[in-house]
Amino acid sequence: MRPRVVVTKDIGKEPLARLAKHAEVVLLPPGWTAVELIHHLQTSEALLCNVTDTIDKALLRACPGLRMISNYGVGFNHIDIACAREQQIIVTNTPGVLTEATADLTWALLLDVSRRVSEGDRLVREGKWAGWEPLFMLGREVSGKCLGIIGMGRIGQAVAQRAKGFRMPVIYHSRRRLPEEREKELGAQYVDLEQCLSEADYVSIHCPYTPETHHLIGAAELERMKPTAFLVNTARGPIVDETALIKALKAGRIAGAALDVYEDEPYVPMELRQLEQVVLAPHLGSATEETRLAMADMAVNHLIAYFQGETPPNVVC
Ligand SMILES: O=CC(=O)O
Repeated sequence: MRPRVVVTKDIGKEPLARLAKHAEVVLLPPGWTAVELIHHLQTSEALLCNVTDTIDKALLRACPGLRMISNYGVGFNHIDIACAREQQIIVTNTPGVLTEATADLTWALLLDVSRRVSEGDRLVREGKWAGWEPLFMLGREVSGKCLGIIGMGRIGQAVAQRAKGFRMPVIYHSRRRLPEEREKELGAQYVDLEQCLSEADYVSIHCPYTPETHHLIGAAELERMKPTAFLVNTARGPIVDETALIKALKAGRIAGAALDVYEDEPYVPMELRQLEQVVLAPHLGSATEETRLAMADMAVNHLIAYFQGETPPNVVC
């Protein structure tokens, strides 16, 4: 009998056609419910899921035949890894292929919020632009300012690399310090979290979301930032305490924020949406044609390797 694989969202014709050569592909229709997912998984060996799917203990316990989860994406905080390990389910992710796209988007957001691009765009579209003025819509300089990076993995490093073009000194805080040589290459200086927050003009978050990083940036951390500084988050929403962020922005404790991720996606609090000094992107970090195709190919390749009896690469548990 051919193995079955449940795919929670369409990831493109070609990758799915390739997968279909190795297994029966059950592509769920948009709007499926958890009950439907469990129903299909109970007769399937494998799952191809993404950041929007909650693969928790209750689901895994209900699907004892599930052997492999291929995650389309690098972050896997939406999967109960401890439970998957217990049930000896192989879980893979797609690191590397989305590094550059996510670093690019980080810079797009950083530049947007500092130079008020989206805010200006809104103004022009609304017909409110009355012409060039010496003191009109002044933003903040980016070149030469200090960039603080929290989480210096692949994406953090790719963001740091781009800072060279802007002649920005880079400070960073991370679970693991980089080798000295790599620090030199990137021109990045390791500091503690407090220093990173208090010295940076732009604080950009690139750590994974774990129980340890839940609300890593809360009221006290925002208080440490300069009132002229900006917060950029392209990692995971719950790393930042959204309520504390809204308060800090309203009180002018920081200059602005550029966000690609939110605590309870796709919900974005109205209070945040009403603030002009905030740029809001709809989780676009890896959203380029090239990167999404590479992610799909990688996620499919992991499943094919598994179906062929090999150990797939990029196993997270
Ligand atoms: O957010 C997307 C990912 O983790 O790949």
